[in-house]
Amino acid sequence: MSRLMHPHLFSLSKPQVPVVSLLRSLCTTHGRSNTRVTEIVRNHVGLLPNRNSLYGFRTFCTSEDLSIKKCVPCNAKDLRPMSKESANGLIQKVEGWDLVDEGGILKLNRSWKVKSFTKGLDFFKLVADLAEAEDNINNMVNAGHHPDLHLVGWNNVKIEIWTHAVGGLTENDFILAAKINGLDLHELLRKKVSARGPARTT
Ligand SMILES: C[C@H](O)[C@H](O)[C@H]1CNC2=NC(N)=NC(=O)C2=N1
Repeated sequence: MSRLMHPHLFSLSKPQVPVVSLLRSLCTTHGRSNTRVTEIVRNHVGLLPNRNSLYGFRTFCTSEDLSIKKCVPCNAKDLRPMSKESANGLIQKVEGWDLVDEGGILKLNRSWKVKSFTKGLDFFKLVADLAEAEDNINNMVNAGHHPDLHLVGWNNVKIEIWTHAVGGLTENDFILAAKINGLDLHELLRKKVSARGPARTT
């Protein structure tokens, strides 16, 4: 199993082994489903045990880079919120984002200080374009995956991401966070104030 799980075998950019035959060998050993892989998939993507979903394997087997993945429709019937353990694993992949628990609902949060109120709105437009572009993997349904956008005190931006349809986090949320991290924001954000030494008193 470990040989099959070698990362380069799962690289979709340079497949060494046709993915379908790889998945088949992972999923059935002498006709029995491979519960270990199903267990990993269920934990990792929040799918119910009986769903032998390609989505799950696609999510599990494709690149570690969340920013090149596609969201699945939030109204997928067996999508459910991921566990806190899974969320704690994925949060490592989205630098700068915090995992928060708001009354039992896990969410992703990140804040920025923008140069001006209108730069904040420009930021929102960039994020809106990302959110609207999210389709499911075969582009049949434009599901879209949308963040909650806050602009307060004229230049303080906070973005919250969670999957409303399931009342918690799914991999969609981490994909959107990773894509937001990929935006070029240097024209919009206030320069970080360098850490000054202790203020001198005269
Ligand atoms: C049909 C479509 O998938 C739903 O309306 C989408 C739209 N965008 C969404 N965005 C978020 N964050 N959560 C959702 O549940 C959601 N649902």
